[in-house]
Amino acid sequence: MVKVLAILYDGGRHAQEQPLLLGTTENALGLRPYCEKHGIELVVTSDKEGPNSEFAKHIVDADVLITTPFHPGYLTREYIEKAKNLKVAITAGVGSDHVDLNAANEKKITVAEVTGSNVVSVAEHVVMTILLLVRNYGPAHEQIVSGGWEVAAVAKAAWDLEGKVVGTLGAGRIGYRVLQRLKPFDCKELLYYDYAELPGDAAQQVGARRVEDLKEFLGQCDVVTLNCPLHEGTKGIINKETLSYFKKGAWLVNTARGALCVEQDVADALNSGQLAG
Ligand SMILES: NC(=O)c1ccc[n+]([C@@H]2O[C@H](COP(=O)([O-])OP(=O)(O)OC[C@H]3O[C@@H](n4cnc5c(N)ncnc54)[C@H](O)[C@@H]3O)[C@@H](O)[C@H]2O)c1
Repeated sequence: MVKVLAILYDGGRHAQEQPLLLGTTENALGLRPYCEKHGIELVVTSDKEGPNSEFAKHIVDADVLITTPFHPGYLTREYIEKAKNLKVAITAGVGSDHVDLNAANEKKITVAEVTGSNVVSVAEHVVMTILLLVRNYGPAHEQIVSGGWEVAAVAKAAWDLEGKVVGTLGAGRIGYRVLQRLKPFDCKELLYYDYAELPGDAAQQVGARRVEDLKEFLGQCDVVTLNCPLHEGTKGIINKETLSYFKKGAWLVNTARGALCVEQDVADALNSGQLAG
């Protein structure tokens, strides 16, 4: 019997209230009826940390692992060595940095993800976050909630996105959708840095210009949004050195993966004013 192990997050009452929360242990990606019908053993758990976890217990004889980037079961080399039957590791989402890809490759384990599955959500979230930062929304909201009305304190750091240069590091499915959504804001320029050129007239359609050198790219942007995968070549790509290439007072939006940034270096840049937000 084929065994599928799904590491998902607990949704509690929210999963009942919203059956579309498919990534929860309760709703199990809608797989239960399918597995029952086809005689597939399905183990669903959120317990994923440590040697006594359900993940550690079941990975040893699972044929398929499914997990999400929101609550990832880290498929380390050690686990891959133990997972004698594992053939496929599926990411129920986009971004498989929770898998040791080199180890999976050596063992001929297929790593697959649901390409394009939540790209609109992320692109909208990126645009929302850019606006929150550039317009200084957070401090303004906090002031109002706490009963304040000191307009100047907020207005001194609130700007228009119009006339700003916005660049995406990574112009794939998400990065391109961000550019599409930013087009009507009349930014001064939309830039992208990606080792692949956008196909056909895609760049022209959104009015974006490619910058091939990272230093030059970062130095031209008022806002940098990170939309590339986390891998050996991008881990810590935003660090003390690359932050020094940014325009002083630029904004950085990272909805892709935390480890693209060296956390302390970003904190230092925020404290020094090199980054405005
Ligand atoms: N926060 C979330 O909920 C969420 C959801 C989906 C995806 N993501 C993250 O966003 C990433 C991008 O998703 P996508 O669907 O746009 O993927 P995609 O594969 O369509 O696009 C990624 C782009 O990044 C480029 N790229 C890769 N390495 C690069 C490098 N070193 N320098 C410059 N460009 C590089 C690729 O050429 C590609 O164009 C995912 O890998 C994932 O980590 C986050």
